[in-house]
Amino acid sequence: MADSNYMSGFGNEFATEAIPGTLPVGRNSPQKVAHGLYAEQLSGTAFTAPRGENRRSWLYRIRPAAMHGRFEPFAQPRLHERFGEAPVSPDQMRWDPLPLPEAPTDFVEGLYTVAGNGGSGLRTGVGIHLYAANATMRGRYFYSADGELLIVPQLGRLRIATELGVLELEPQEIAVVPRGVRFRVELPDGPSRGYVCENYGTLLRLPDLGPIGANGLANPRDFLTPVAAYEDLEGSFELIAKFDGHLWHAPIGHSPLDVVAWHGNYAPYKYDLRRFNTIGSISFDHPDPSIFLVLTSPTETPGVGNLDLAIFPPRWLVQQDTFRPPWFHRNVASEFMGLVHGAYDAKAEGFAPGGCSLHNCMTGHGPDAATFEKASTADLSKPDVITDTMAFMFETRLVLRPTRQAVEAAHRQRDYQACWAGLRKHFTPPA
Ligand SMILES: O=C(O)Cc1cc(O)ccc1O
Ligand SMILES: [Fe+2]
Repeated sequence: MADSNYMSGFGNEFATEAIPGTLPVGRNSPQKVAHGLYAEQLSGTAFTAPRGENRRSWLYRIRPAAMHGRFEPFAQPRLHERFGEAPVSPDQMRWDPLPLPEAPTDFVEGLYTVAGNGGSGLRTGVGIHLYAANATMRGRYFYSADGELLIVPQLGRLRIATELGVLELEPQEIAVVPRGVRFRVELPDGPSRGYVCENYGTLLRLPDLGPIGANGLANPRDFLTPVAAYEDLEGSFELIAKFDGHLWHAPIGHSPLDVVAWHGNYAPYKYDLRRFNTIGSISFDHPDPSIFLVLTSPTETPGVGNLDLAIFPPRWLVQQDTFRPPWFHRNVASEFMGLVHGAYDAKAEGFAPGGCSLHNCMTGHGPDAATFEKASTADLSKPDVITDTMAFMFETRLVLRPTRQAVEAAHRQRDYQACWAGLRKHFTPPA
C-alpha cells in the first residue's frame, strides 16, 4: 500500500495541495492566488538548463521567503568549510563514532565537519559532516544555500519538517533536502547521530544502468517525496542559513514552513536503502563498487563523479576461486566510508556503526589482517550470506581534506594502520 504522506518517483513533476483547490490551474503566478497565498518560485538549476536537467518548484505560501529580519553571523564553530587547514596526510584515517552530547544540542548545533573538497563558492566538491544531537529544533529553521544535503541517519529517527512537506526518516533510510529548502529537524528518539554530505556540485541523480538494463540498483519508484504540509505559526523564531561557507541567523516572526501547496520537480526526497536491488558477480571476482551506486553527482567528465553514494548492503557471495571481500586497492578517487548498521565485510574489527574512515586518493587500503586470513582460507564450495550490514561510501574525484578538528579529535583511531600490520609474508619463490 502506498503511504499517502508521500508521492513516489525520482525527479517527477509533482503537484500537491494541503488544501484542495490551492494550486493555480494553467499558470504559475495568477494575479490572485487561492486563499490569499503568495506564489514563489524556487529554482535548483539555471533557468536555461536543458529540460532533462532543469529543476524548479512553485510554492504557494502564507508569506514569501523574503520576510525575515537582518542576518548576523551565527556561531557554530564545528560546522564550516575550512577543509585541510594543514597539509593533508596520505595516511589511512578512521574515527570512532562522534560522542553524543551531554548538554541539550539540536541538529544544527550538533553538525560537525569532518572533511571536504572544492567549496560552495566554486560550485564543486562536497562538505562531509557528522551530527550528534539530543534535542529537537525548537523555534528554529535551517537551510543551506551552499548545497543539497544528503542525510544518512545512523542512530535515532529524524522527523524533517521542510517547506515542501515532512520526511520521517529512520536508520537505513537516506534523505536529500535540496539547496535552499528551509527545514526543522525533530528527534523523536532523543539521542541521534548520523552523516550529512553537502553537495556543492551537480544535483544528485540516479546513475545510468548501462547493460544492467531498465531495472535494478535503486529503482525510481522507491524514492518518496512528501506531500504538502504547512504550519501557520507566528512567534519569535530564528532562521539559520549556511551561505557562502558561513553560518548566519536572522529573526523571523513566523514559521517559514508555510507552503500550502506546491508543484514542480525540485523537492526533498527519501529512499530506503533496504530497497536497493543489489547486483553482483555470480561467477568470479569481486565487482568494482560502482555496482553499488545509489546516487551520483556527475561532473563535466563522463563517468567521473563529484559525489557518488555507494552502499554495501546485505547480499549473497557465491563467486568461485575468488577472494570474496573487497580486494586490496588504491584508487584515483577518494573514499569516505560510514557504517549505519552491523559490521562491514572488509573490516573484522574497529569500524563501528557511527564511525567513519577516510582513504584518500592513491592511499593503499583493503581488508584488515583478520578478514584476509578468514577469506583466503574460506570454503568456496558454499555461498556466503552477509546479513545485518549497511555500510556506505561517499566517493569523490578530489582529495578529501579532513578538518583540523577531525585530525586532532580524541575519537580518531590513531592506531588504525595497525589493522594491516598482521598481514604475514606468504611469498615462497620457486626453489
Ligand atoms: O574501500 C572500501 O572498503 C570500499 C570498497 C568496497 C568494494 O567492494 C570495492 C572497492 C572499495 O573501495
Ligand atoms: Fe576502497
